[in-house]
Amino acid sequence: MIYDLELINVGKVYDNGTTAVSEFSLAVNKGEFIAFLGPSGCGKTTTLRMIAGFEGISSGDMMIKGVRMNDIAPEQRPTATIFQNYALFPHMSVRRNVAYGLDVKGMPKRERDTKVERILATLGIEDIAERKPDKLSGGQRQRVALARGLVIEPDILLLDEPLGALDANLRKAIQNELKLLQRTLGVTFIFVTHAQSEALALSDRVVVMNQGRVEQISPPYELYTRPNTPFVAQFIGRNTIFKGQVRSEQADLRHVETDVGLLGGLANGAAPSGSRVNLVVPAEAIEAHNAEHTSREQIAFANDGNAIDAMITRSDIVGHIAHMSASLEDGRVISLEAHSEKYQGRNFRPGSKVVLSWKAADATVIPAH
Ligand SMILES: Nc1ncnc2c1ncn2[C@@H]1O[C@H](COP(=O)(O)OP(=O)(O)OP(=O)(O)O)[C@@H](O)[C@H]1O
Repeated sequence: MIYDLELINVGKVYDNGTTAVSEFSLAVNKGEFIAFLGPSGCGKTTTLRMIAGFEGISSGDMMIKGVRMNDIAPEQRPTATIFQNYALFPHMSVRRNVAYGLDVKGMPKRERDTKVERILATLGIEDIAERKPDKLSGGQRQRVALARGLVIEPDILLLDEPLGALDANLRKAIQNELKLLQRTLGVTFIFVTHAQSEALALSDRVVVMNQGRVEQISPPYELYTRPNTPFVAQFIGRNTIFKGQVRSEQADLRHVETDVGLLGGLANGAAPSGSRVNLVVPAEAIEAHNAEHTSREQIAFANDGNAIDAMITRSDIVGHIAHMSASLEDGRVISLEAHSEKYQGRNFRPGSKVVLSWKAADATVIPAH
C-alpha cells in the first residue's frame, strides 16, 4: 500500500541537544485531514517542518507517495505550507502573491493565469485580487494564504496554526470553509493546532502528541470516547479518572477496585486482573439521581454496578447544556454534563445529595503505565 505520507520512526534532535520528536510513526491516506494536537513544545511544529523539509530529519524515514524525502529540498517536495502569520509579500497584490509559486516554477503565463483565476474563484477572492495584503481583513488574508498554497497543486498541504490569528467567530466560519474546501479538492491536509475543538471538528484523525511522542492516533470520536493513555484522557474532553486495580474481567468488561468502590468500564488494551489501571469516565456519561428517591442499590443494578454517592456543588445551565459539579466521598470534585432536558423537573441545587451512575460501556479502562 502506498500512502500519501508516511513517517517511520521519525526523530529530531536539534543541534543544541534538544530532543524535539521521538519515534514518530504515521501513515496518511490520500485526501485525509490529519491534525497534530498537543501542548506547547510537544513537537508539532518540528514534525510539520520536517515534512516540509525546513528541518532535517535526525532519524527514521519520511516518504511521500512511496518516495523517500529525507534528503529532498523543500521546493522539490510536493508540499505547500501555510504559516500562522501567512507570510504574504506585502508589496505584491493578492493576484501576484498567489501567482508567485507558479512563477518560481517557471510556468508559462497563460497556464499560470488560468490556474490563478481558478483558485481565486474557488476561494471567492476574485474581487480583492488587486489589493495589497495590508488592505485585507484577517479572514481575507487567510484565504489568500490558502490560495497561494493550493495553486501549486501540492499533494499535501501543511498548515501551522492557520486559524490562530483570527477571532473566535471568524475562526468558526473559516473552519467550516476549510473543511469543505479540503473535501472538494481531495488534497491531504496536515494541520497543527493547540485548539482541541478545532482538531476534533476538522480532522479525520487526530495525532495527540506529548513531549515529542505520539500518544494516540484516532478519529475524533474515538479519541473522545476511548482514550488510550492517561495523558489523552486528561487532555481531551472532560473526563474523571479513577485509579484502581482490576478485580475481575469478562470479555472487554473490567471491574476495578477504586477508592470509591468497585466500578466498571470497557478495557482499551491489555488490562488483566490484578493490574493497575485508570478508569476514565466522560462528563457526558455520568448521570445524577436524587438520592432520596432511588436507592443506591437500584441504581447500581441498572448501571453495571456503577453508583457512587456524591453531593452537588454547582449547577448551571448554559444554553441547552446542564453543567454540574459534584464532590465525591474522597473529597474530589468531578464534572457532569448533559442536555438540559435530561434534568428538567429535577432540581439539583448545591448541597443536594445524589447518586452518580454511568454505563460500563461508556467508561474506558486503560493501563496505568
Ligand atoms: N530551532 C530549535 N532549536 C532547538 N530547540 C528547538 C528549536 N525549535 C524548537 N525547539 C524545541 O523543540 C521542542 C518542540 O518544539 P515545537 O516548536 O516543535 O513544539 P510545538 O508543539 O510546535 O509547540 P508550540 O505549540 O508552542 O508551537 C521544544 O522543546 C522546543 O523548545
